[in-house]
Amino acid sequence: MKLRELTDGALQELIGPLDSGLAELEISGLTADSRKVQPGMMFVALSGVKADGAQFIADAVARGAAVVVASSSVDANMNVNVPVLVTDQPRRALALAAARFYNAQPQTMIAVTGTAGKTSVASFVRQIWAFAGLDSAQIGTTGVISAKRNDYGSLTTPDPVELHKMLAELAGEGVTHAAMEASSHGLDQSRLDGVVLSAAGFTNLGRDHMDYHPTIEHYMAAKMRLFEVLLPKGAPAVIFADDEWSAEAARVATKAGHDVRTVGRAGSFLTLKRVEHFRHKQTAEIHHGGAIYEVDLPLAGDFQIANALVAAGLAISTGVSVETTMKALERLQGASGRLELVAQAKGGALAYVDYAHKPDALENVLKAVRPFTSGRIIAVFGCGGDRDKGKRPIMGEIANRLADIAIVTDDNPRSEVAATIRAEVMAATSRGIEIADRKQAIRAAVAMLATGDTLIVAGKGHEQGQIVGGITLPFSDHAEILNAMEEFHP
Ligand SMILES: CC(=O)N[C@H]1[C@@H](OP(=O)(O)OP(=O)(O)OC[C@H]2O[C@@H](n3ccc(=O)[nH]c3=O)[C@H](O)[C@@H]2O)O[C@H](CO)[C@@H](O)[C@@H]1O[C@H](C)C(=O)N[C@@H](C)C(=O)N[C@H](CCC(=O)O)C(=O)O
Ligand SMILES: Nc1ncnc2c1ncn2[C@@H]1O[C@H](COP(=O)(O)OP(=O)(O)OP(=O)(O)O)[C@@H](O)[C@H]1O
Ligand SMILES: N[C@H](CCC[C@H](N)C(=O)O)C(=O)O
Ligand SMILES: [Mg+2]
Repeated sequence: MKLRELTDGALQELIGPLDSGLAELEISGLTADSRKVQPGMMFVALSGVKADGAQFIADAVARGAAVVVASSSVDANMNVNVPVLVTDQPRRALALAAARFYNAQPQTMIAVTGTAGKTSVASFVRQIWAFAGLDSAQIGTTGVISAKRNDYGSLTTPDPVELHKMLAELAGEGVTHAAMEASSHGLDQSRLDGVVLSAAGFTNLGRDHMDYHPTIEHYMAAKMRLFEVLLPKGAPAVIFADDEWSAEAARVATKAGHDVRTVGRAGSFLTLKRVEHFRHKQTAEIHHGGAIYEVDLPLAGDFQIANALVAAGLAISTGVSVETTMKALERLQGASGRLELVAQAKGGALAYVDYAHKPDALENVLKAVRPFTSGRIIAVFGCGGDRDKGKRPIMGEIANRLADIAIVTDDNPRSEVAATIRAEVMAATSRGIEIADRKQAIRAAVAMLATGDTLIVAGKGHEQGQIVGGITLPFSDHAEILNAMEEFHP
């Protein structure tokens, strides 16, 4: 592709006009990682958390980069023999260039942000579209899922080059509808600035990633880029109405000129009137446009109603009829590892795997199972290493308060000393039980299960490994629960 075509449109505004010689330059690809540069590529130098891409410009040029895009703080006259294009927003430039280069995406795309519920909402939207007969995909923490794919991914919001390459592939495979998760890192780093969205959603805001965002306001502001910058003016913004931060999200979306559609008890687009909880399902009465729908949602947990409402709002906002959407809700499957019922002991005790690895999520999941737990709630959980340390005592306190038995164990200690992480969690519990080895922690919990009890193994969800040091050891909460069930409740 010629540089002229690559930089046409929004990107032009970021880098300014090209001189005529440059415009005809042939570009073979693009990357922000000098180690991936191939001859003829555009190299975009990004200043990151660990390194400054500007330091690798010479390396990129030595590997054959044809043009460099760098921030205005980089000296444009630096001593390299290829053109250097300067912009204040190199990350956005990378995203816009990647969108141009790969040049295709599913026609209808939505993005959802919020501290909890993104993976669930993206999964539900995909399922509703599929139920309506549309070829759909979801992109996020659990990877890329479509009728033809189930590819494990590493980031919730992939980096722009990977993202647009994949979107073009999906479009080529016939996918017309795709739902993606917009993480705060992804939004802050402009990873999805090149995606054209038809609608966007917000679930809630709670404590998370306080190692990355200096304050909760900074965290919220990163999330609000979805409405302020990415969603085209006038498009539907579906906002969960019953969160502490709902009003702020609605204010930002209204100010940005969107068609704000609130869902929840306080919602006006989809209004939740009544919920009855059963063991494996819940019945919700939902009002829309004067009509009343009685929906049997085949999932446990109050929070899944919130996620289902946001997903329904997004599906309706992208053209699925209300009737079809309500029918689809009755067929929803939970996203892998999100309050997923893994086993039931002979005596009736239930064992769930859940992805709660942050305070609000842990609080929600423990509260969600209380209504159908006649016995004890047993929680097995830990906190990840190299992540926000502040959440450790908070999660300890929550488990201490809401579980009858709290077992504190390891969850991806990464480069940290695992015993120190556990000690920081344990310090906030008066009756926590510390069992370092996650397999033994799960065995101990399953061995305790009696009639009426509910076990929640939280933190890993769909994950297939335990990261210790730089090594990922194979580990599955599912498999360990099933093994222990066989051993103690055959
Ligand atoms: C903190 C963070 O978000 N980092 C992400 C960020 O890296 P960075 O720009 O800070 O990279 P850096 O290492 O400082 O390097 C700066 C630049 O120099 C370049 N470089 C570096 C070395 C070299 O030899 N040559 C070279 O060109 C790098 O490619 C980079 O462009 O941009 C990279 C490309 O998009 C991401 O892969 C990387 O994710 C790291 C691996 C990560 O762990 N991210 C997590 C925290 C994350 O993003 N999580 C969110 C939220 C999860 C949730 O939902 O809870 C997610 O969306 O997954
Ligand atoms: N709407 C919600 N409100 C509160 N807690 C929720 C909600 N939805 C999910 N949770 C909790 O958060 C966990 C993660 O859910 P999910 O994967 O859908 O969210 P996410 O936003 O994608 O999270 P992550 O950022 O970690 O990928 C669930 O296992 C559950 O414990
Ligand atoms: N996307 C999140 C997932 C955390 C999952 C939990 N198991 C942990 O390792 O803390 C992160 O990387 O911070
Ligand atoms: Mg997710």
